Amino acid sequence: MGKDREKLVVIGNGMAGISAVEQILKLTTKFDITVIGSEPHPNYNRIMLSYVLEGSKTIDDIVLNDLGWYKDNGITLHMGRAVAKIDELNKEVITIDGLKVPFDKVIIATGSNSFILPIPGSDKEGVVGFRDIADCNQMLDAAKCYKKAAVIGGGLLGLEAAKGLVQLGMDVTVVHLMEDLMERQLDHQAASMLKAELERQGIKFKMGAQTVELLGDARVSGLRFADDTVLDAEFVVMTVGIKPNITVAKDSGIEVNRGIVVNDYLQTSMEGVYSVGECTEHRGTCYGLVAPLFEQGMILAKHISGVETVPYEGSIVSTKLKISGVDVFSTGEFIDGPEHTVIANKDDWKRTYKKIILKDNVMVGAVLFGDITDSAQLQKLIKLKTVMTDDLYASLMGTGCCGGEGKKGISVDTMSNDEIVCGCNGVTKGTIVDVITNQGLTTVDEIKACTGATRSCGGCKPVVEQILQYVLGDEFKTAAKQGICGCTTLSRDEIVAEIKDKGLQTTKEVMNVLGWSQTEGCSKCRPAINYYLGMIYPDTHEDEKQSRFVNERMNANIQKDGTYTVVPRMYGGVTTPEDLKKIADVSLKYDVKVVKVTGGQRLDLIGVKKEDLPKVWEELDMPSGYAYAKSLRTVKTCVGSQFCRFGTQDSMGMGAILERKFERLDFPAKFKLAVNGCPRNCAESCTKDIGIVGNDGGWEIFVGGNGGIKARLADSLCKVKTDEELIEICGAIMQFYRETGNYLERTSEWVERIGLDHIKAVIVDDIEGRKALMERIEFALKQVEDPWKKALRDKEQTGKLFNGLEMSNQL
Ligand SMILES: Cc1cc2nc3c(=O)[nH]c(=O)nc-3n(C[C@H](O)[C@H](O)[C@H](O)COP(=O)(O)OP(=O)(O)OC[C@H]3O[C@@H](n4cnc5c(N)ncnc54)[C@H](O)[C@@H]3O)c2cc1C
Ligand SMILES: NC(=O)c1ccc[n+]([C@@H]2O[C@H](COP(=O)([O-])OP(=O)(O)OC[C@H]3O[C@@H](n4cnc5c(N)ncnc54)[C@H](O)[C@@H]3O)[C@@H](O)[C@H]2O)c1
Ligand code: SF4
Ligand code: FES
Repeated sequence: MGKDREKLVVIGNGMAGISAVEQILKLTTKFDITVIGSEPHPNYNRIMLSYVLEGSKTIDDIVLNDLGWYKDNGITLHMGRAVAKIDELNKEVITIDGLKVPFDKVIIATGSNSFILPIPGSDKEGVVGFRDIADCNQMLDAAKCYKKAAVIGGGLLGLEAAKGLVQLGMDVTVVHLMEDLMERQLDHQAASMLKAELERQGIKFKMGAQTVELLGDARVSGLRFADDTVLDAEFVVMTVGIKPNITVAKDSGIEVNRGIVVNDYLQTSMEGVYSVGECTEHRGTCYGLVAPLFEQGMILAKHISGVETVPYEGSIVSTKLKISGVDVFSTGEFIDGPEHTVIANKDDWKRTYKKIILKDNVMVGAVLFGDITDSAQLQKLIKLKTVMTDDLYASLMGTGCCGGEGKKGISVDTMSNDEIVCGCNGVTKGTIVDVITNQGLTTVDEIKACTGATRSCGGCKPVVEQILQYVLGDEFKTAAKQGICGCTTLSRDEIVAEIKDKGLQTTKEVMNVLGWSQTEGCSKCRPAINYYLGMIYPDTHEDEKQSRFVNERMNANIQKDGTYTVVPRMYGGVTTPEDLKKIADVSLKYDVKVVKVTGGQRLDLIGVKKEDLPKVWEELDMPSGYAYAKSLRTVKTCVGSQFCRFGTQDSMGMGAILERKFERLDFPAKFKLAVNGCPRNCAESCTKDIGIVGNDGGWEIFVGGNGGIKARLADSLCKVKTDEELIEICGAIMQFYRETGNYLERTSEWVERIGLDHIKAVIVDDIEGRKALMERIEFALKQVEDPWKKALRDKEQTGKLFNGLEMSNQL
């Protein structure tokens, strides 16, 4: 030890303590540092324990500072040793086993402990918290011997633990006290979307349940609830929150409340003693996430090193659940009250939700589900207390049809160098700029390997990309590939190419051979792969029902009260008195709640009970209208030349021909047509995937229209003279879209992505190519069958499906 150097003792070898030390080492050499930590490990990234549990990382992968780092920086480390108290008088830190370490300054960074419910049985064997490597190892061991697990507490930690245990093959029920999951971060809407998604991933839930006792002898065997019901469980994980670890401070006479009380420079009530991280209470708040501890650590480091610093004024926290395929984000205020203005956008089809909360027109909070690309931008705007403007609204809500300029990224040039970009790993903008400039790094992956940024939740990736773009300018290429979901880095085109090259036949095979990080995939990739396989092998691919969403499995759309809708085909929007009578009879017999005329010119029988669905289909004896499917939905027609005095073409007749010919095929997304008898366009071709308009000399064909949230007018593709040409071009467009569209991508997005000129070149100019596309769609059409008829024939499977015995592991 250097004689004149001050002695700094850090109590706690966790993320907060060591990140403060890292900052101090950058600022000064004036300290001889000793770290005392009760865990028998060097400093590791606690947040990555979730990944260790689910199997994608090992303990070695998550070590942040190995023993060599302590040695290289002259730090004395006492691992596996707990501190008992700080002796202010003798200026010594004393460990439980009697070691006395002299100090001039102390940093307390003792973190938190899992909160274990004080109920009978909570001390039984098989009951653990989830906080450290020891807990994680217990969970990994339990999964080898036991099957049924209960996780008490549906917060961030509980859900990540539950997903990890499901990945390990356990049957997991999350027992949650409230009616909404993650009620401390999400509003009701996002919480219910989250629950539905996690159920698809195999987690079970018992909501609104208060556990009053853990049952069993020496080992836990179940949970008893306040209503006296019981749940069997051979293993219980308690994730009901955390308790700041204040014992050392309290026993040393330092002021404590819920946490160790500090001022704006992280100083405690004892002179020379600081506190940082989860054990700390600042202005009445104790934090439970890493971003605040990095912010605190930077200010503490400057203050203790004698470098001028701004005071710590608290942190605005944001959270992102680290479960693959579940994109959920929340920052700032998330429940709206009377004083708030709310901007919200929910898309049931894409299963996305975005809510921004304003107070006096200032952004104060946001919740995202399904698509969290805007998370970094929102986080920054909310931190800066940004005022909402028309332009910002258009940028954030993507209102392209109303003159918005599309989305804009966050402005990285205005960020200061010591602003934290990666909250999970405490990496600042300055560090990232430095490694790009001085080490020549050019990709996100290289920055990840070098600095750790993006290594954990991945929420900071868009900002890291923007910093790369900002520093490198034109040299920047997005070298980091965007996978179709969190389970893979492969793009849609790469997956399709690999399926063809390697002859892969099932979703399982695709995931195994192409190295999926999640063995079961997720709700994004499983239906997508099932679609691509069906498109590539129309004759041999065995459709995987469990990889389809509920509506497609049931061949009907589920409603919010749990009943279903039945929509039979009415080709070209034309029906007959006989069909109408059948619909009326069936509706009366099965107590249909409402018969609705749809926007697609057909009838929707709303409110059919699940168990009645097969009987309703049988008695209607009409083809399925595919109202639930990513398939050809409707062909809307106007009256046309059969009756209309302006009509130059038989739109009703052509609509019915097209609908009969191309029904039943799977598409990347739903697909709608319209046929008009003249340019007056009464059937609104401009908002359909294919819009057809009759004229004196034949037909004009439009593509890529959409009347939904992101409205888009269709583009004119070409004019044709004959009905045969029209049918061939329609078939070729559909097959080209089937073969090149990303799963869930509507034609409005597809046309913009691949370009109208390219579509013209393939469909209009290349006549041979068009014929080949038509042959392929004809072949695929030969393989399809009406799903209602098929379900009625397959009585055993249908019986199981409609009497509640559904397949497991479904979406
Ligand atoms: C599984 C899991 C996943 C998480 N995921 C995220 C996430 O995605 N994002 C996020 O922001 N946060 C996440 N967190 C929370 C995050 O890990 C914590 O906020 C962070 O680790 C707190 O750091 P800390 O240094 O204050 O406490 P800790 O990391 O707990 O470190 C405190 C250390 O002090 C030691 N100690 C305690 N008492 C003594 C004593 N008397 N003597 C010596 N040593 C002592 C402890 O053993 C411990 O090693 C997660 C937490 C867990 C458990
Ligand atoms: N991705 C992330 O950011 C992440 C991941 C894991 C952990 N963490 C952090 O780790 C800490 C611990 O996480 P946590 O989820 O335990 O804490 P939490 O406080 O966020 O959630 C605990 C949940 O348990 C529920 N609960 C409380 N008592 C209950 C009872 N008797 N029965 C059933 N449910 C009950 C609460 O309603 C709450 O939703 C938090 O600070 C969290 O932010 C963060
Ligand atoms: S689009 Fe033309 S043909 Fe069709 S109903 Fe309207 S006016 Fe008549
Ligand atoms: S913010 Fe989570 S990895 Fe960067």
